Amino acid sequence: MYLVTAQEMRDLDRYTIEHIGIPGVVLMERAGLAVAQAITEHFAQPGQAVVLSGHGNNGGDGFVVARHLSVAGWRTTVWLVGSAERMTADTQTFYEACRHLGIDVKTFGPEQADELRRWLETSDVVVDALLGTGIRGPVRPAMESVIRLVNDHARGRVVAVDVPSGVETDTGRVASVAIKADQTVTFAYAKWCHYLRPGAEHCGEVVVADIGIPPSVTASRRPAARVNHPQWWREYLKPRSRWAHKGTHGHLLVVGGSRGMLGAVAMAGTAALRAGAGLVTIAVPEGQHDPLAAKVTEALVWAWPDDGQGRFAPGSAERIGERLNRLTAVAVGPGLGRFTGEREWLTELLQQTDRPMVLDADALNVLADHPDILDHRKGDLILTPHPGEMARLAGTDTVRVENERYRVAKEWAERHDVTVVLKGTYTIIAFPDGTQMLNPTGSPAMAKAGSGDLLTGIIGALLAQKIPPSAAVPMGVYVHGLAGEFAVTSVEHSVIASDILLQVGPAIRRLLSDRVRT
Ligand SMILES: NC(=O)C1=CN([C@@H]2O[C@H](COP(=O)(O)OP(=O)(O)OC[C@H]3O[C@@H](n4cnc5c(N)ncnc54)[C@H](O)[C@@H]3O)[C@@H](O)[C@H]2O)[C@@H](O)CC1
Ligand SMILES: [K+]
Repeated sequence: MYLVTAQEMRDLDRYTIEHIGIPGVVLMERAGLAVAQAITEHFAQPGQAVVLSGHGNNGGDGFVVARHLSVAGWRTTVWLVGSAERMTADTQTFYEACRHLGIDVKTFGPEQADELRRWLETSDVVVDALLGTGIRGPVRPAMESVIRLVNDHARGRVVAVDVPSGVETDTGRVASVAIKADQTVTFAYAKWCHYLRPGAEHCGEVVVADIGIPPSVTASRRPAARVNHPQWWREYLKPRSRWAHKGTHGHLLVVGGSRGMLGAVAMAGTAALRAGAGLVTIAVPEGQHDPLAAKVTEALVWAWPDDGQGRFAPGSAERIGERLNRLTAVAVGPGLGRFTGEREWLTELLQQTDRPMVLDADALNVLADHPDILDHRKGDLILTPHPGEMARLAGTDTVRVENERYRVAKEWAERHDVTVVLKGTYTIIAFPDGTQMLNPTGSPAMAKAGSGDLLTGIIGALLAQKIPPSAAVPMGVYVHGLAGEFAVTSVEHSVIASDILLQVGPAIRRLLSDRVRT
């Protein structure tokens, strides 16, 4: 599924109307019908509904909802919050249809606040069709007072048409007030605000309804963002061949694990094996060799020169090239720590191989201090920052990263020609070509130490199996999130990273069985 901006949606609508020849009223009819159906499916029998319509096309959808609810036996009242003279032509059409059917259409003015409040208090459903993707700036006073009345007084189910009114479509920003919905029914494609805070918190359950925009429309006018889904990388998801041997499933090198942080490389390495890597080698400072070997049974352990304090020695990544090139992918950073000579160390590592490389944790912090290191890479780079690491990379603060998730990772990925995985609820994957994917899988249980190390290992394993980054990264993020969901067997609070690790297999199995079915 695509994830669109307001402008992209307008363009796709316009193309459908002007070039395919499907009239705007047909799309509006389908949109309003989808909302009405979502409502009638939720209730066992008709009740009382209040529909709040603006004079734009979002309001037009509202008039369609009112007509269908009324025909289905709902006692329906529409409040026009705006002016009949400023209605768009399509909205006017459905406004007239409501009037011809004798549906009660009132025009809201401040003096009707008490009356509207009573309707809100006694209705089973409130339909918010005030503002959609056409919102500009803070909500103006009349609508603002209506939105406040809804949020304070609606007793029934609040269903938002397309987006909760007051939420900015592309950013999820709420400039003044916004409807708090129980359900949002949107059309054709998800919008960014359905996933970005604070707007996403206003949406309730989001339903994406088909309104008849033909799929070929996106083939010629492809939106820049997608919701991560197996449809985008299914071709790389294969059952293991009967003739497989460990050499046919890649060899990942995981580098990190300074003293006190061995758990991170152990988790990353084991996750890589669980995600299907044939072989995993973990490189640690020499003094950590024995403790790691005792901890991880299935991975090879490679000791690199130690600085005597449990960290890599300056120059320890020199002259490893020959063995490095027998590996098929590299993951650097879990439990790495900071150390003297780290800049040259990471540069040497990048210079010595053209294998795809995942950089995480302190490898990202080294990069943030010395972005010129990137000039030395030879192969594809994937960065997996959490918001704090992303802020250091982008030279900003965590608040801006959180507020501008839709932009920060994308800018960095494009500027530096890397893939950036900005972790968090709805992880964002930004590709070097400027496109993005937003990941829907995951659980609050994953907000815990160690889960990022698993992601590094899983993505590393898929890259090691020669899956191109454009597929390996979203597949890894999706699998990781699904494993996190499966790990919640009691409560989210108590899940630890090893529980998620155990669910990597079941997550892959689920995807493989879905693949057979679809
Ligand atoms: N043909 C199409 O383009 C389709 C559009 N659809 C609906 O149309 C919506 C978009 O319609 P529009 O582009 O007409 O825009 P909207 O209906 O979202 O809003 C535009 C109207 O709101 C007013 N407005 C803008 N900012 C405001 C603010 N801050 N405070 C108060 N009033 C404000 C403007 O004066 C304008 O009249 C979508 O969200 C969707 O619900 C659907 O019917 C499907 C087809
Ligand atoms: K709305």
